[in-house]
Amino acid sequence: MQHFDVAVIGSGSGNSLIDERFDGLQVALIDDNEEFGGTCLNRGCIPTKMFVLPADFAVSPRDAARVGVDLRLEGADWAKMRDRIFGRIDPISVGGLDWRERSNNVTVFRSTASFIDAHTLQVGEDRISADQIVIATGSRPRPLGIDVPEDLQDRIHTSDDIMRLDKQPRRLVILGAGFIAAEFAHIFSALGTEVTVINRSGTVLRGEDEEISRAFAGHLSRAVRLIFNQKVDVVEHGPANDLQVVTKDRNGVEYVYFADAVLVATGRIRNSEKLNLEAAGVEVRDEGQIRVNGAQRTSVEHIWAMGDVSSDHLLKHVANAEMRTVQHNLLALESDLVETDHRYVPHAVFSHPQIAAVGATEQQLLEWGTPHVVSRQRYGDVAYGWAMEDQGHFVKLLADPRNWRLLGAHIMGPQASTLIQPLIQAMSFGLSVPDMARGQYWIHPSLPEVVENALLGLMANQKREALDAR
Ligand SMILES: Cc1cc2nc3c(=O)[nH]c(=O)nc-3n(C[C@H](O)[C@H](O)[C@H](O)COP(=O)(O)OP(=O)(O)OC[C@H]3O[C@@H](n4cnc5c(N)ncnc54)[C@H](O)[C@@H]3O)c2cc1C
Ligand SMILES: NC(=O)c1ccc[n+]([C@@H]2O[C@H](COP(=O)([O-])OP(=O)(O)OC[C@H]3O[C@@H](n4cnc5c(N)ncnc54)[C@H](O)[C@@H]3O)[C@@H](O)[C@H]2O)c1
Repeated sequence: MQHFDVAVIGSGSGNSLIDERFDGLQVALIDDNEEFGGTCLNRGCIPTKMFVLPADFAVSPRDAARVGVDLRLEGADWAKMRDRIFGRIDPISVGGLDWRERSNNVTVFRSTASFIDAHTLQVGEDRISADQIVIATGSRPRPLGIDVPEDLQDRIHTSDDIMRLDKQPRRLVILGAGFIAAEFAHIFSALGTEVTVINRSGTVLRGEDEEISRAFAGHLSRAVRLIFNQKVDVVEHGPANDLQVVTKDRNGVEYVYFADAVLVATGRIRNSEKLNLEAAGVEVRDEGQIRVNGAQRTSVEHIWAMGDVSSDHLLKHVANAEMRTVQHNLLALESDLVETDHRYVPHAVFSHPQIAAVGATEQQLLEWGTPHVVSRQRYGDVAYGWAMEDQGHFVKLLADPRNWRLLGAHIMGPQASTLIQPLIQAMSFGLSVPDMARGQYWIHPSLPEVVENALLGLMANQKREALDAR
């Protein structure tokens, strides 16, 4: 049996972990996916955002018309976009694997790993052991969960395969209204597909501040048919060699939608069940989430976990931060362990419009009884937003008036994912609202002035509330 200093299961963030600091160690890197390099590179963040770019171009005639420019969308070449995107991504995956396979100290195994005991793994036909083991097995799309006729199954997709379709569907039904649904709804509708988004609940992007989620639903419903409070019951043959998606509402009333393809975007399942974790004594929380402490250590001292399989956040920047913690801790003395900082985890949804947020929502602050002041600043009310004739986009900030620390920031509109960054920085480094607003120049006339004005609005609103209270 081959013995290693470290065994890493998962080639996404797990692959990034093995840097030159591990050169003196024998490392096993195990991944069972056809594509090497994990979700973000092959079927997640990177290809989706590479499709969002042409989708953003495709919707720009609408904005251009408002300011007197007659842009025309002549069409979008799906096959060309797909080939450009994967023509750039696939060589990185193949090259990354090749580089690892030629490495002196890393042995790559391309099979499923499962524990025999706390130090031993079955990896396909091989059995290996390791002093320390890292679990970075990620997550996968939740399947549809209802039976579909065999000959229709190739028209039911998830984010794993929809970006590689031969042909752009003319009509697409998207099930779910989370991040993945919001991004693909934008991609496909912008490129000319008729999109219907069907959601079980009555909200889109349920984790967002309710004002953002409601406003986003309004924008989305202009681009797609947005259906709430219906559950898919049957997917069967339609009348025109197409699909017939039958749903039911809460009263049992049936509805029928016709489509050429279905995208199932109803959440993700953590990849932990094949690992036989009981054999190692690794504890799992609900829904397969591996339990870790701040140092990313599992319930077993020499076994660490990171990324989607253990994290509360299914986000690549979080997986990367946790990876850096594990990278350090694998090589550190017990007294020098570090912990991942999960205090201010931001996210962005690259739909149309973009959404970005960090910290608490107003609903959470109300639930927790946290004193707070709110400010809302429309893009259209600062110089650049006014020049854009912007409509419907805004920044919402929440701060604690006792110490002027930001508690939450929520942005919906152009460049939201960029505009949020100084607010993340302020929260992370404890910069107060007055210092941030007035302790620096804000370039005029630029879009970040919407953030400046939202910060000033917090203080103005607090003064107003104090006066009203007198
Ligand atoms: C469509 C989509 C878009 C996304 N967009 C964004 C975005 O814009 N920004 C963002 O921050 N995040 C985004 N994410 C989330 C991000 O991709 C994930 O959070 C991140 O990739 C998780 O990395 P990981 O290292 O935990 O797992 P992964 O990268 O999934 O790697 C896990 C690997 O382990 C393998 N594996 C699993 N079980 C075993 C086993 N038993 N034995 C051997 N190998 C195994 C898997 O096959 C996989 O290759 C997106 C996700 C999706 C699906
Ligand atoms: N830009 C980004 O950072 C980005 C992009 C894509 C994905 N991600 C990550 O991937 C994760 C998974 O994304 P997701 O969109 O699949 O999940 P999600 O949890 O964001 O949303 C799932 C949606 O499916 C609905 N749903 C659940 N079960 C259903 C059912 N049976 N029928 C109909 N609807 C149902 C839910 O109400 C919800 O609207 C995200 O939480 C996010 O962390 C991030």
